[in-house]
Amino acid sequence: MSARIIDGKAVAEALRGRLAERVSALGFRPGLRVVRVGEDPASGVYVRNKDRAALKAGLDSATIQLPEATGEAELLDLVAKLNADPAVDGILVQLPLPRQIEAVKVLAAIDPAKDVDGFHAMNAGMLATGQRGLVPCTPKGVMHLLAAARIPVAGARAVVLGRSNIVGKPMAALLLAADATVTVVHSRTRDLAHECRRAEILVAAVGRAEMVKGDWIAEGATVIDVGINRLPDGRLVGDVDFAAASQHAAAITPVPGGVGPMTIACLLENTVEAAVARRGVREAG
Ligand SMILES: Nc1nc2c(c(=O)[nH]1)N[C@@H](CN(C=O)c1ccc(C(=O)N[C@@H](CCC(=O)O)C(=O)O)cc1)CN2
Repeated sequence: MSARIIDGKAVAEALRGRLAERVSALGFRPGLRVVRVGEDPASGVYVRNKDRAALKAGLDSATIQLPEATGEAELLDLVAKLNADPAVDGILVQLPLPRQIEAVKVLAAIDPAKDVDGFHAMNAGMLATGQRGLVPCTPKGVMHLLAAARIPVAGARAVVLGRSNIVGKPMAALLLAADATVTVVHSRTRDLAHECRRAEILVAAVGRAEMVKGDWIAEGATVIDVGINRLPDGRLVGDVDFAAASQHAAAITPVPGGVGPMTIACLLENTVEAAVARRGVREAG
């Protein structure tokens, strides 16, 4: 069997198009501020891509660049200013942060209503308890991909490989909310291969290049690869051995061009949702 490729670039482009139409009907430009501290090169690429996509969708977007030596207090000060600014609907602090800054403290300082990353404990709690809040962009993007590829989720056996606060845990919560039967597996799970092989939907978010082998995949499974790993030769690969997994899966996301583009599209979606909720806008339709 050779798997159908789920094209994240195309799904993201379609979502960004729908968002641009939604924004033009709003009559105002939702405000997004992305804060980058330091010079992490990958973060530089992601932040530029976010800004470009946001402006193209009609958002009022700007990146705030701070030097590598920025202290925690200075960053918290900036977050407080953005919290208080009525023109700002969404605040995102790009991760990773330099080591002198504790990310949890900064994320906790963002107004939950402007937390377009969905990383604040309030939004995590809303998701865990099935209430409406802002949902982390990468797992939200995965749910869009499953819907676009018409993969049935309700009743499916879903396995999430990875238990990070940013992807694994919210991913499990979203799949559960969509009525999947969810198992979360991780580095201390006994016989990972066996657990993964039980999955009808496997979401790999472990951050280890090509860790998931072809024989970990059940025949006909859907494989969603969240990993983005740069190899020493410069190639970008996911957490799944794509070529081998494609021989068993019915549908699979590539890296690049799978989940990554959805992360940015969902950031725009969250910014629009935050703006609509904060400003009490009633949208037509
Ligand atoms: N505050 C946040 N920080 C980080 C997040 C996040 O969601 N919020 N996620 C990642 C980085 N990230 C967005 O910030 C991100 C990563 C990758 C992509 C993407 O489109 N990748 C492309 C490949 C890009 C390349 O060539 O390097 C793909 O997969 O096709 C988008 C966003 C960590 N930090």
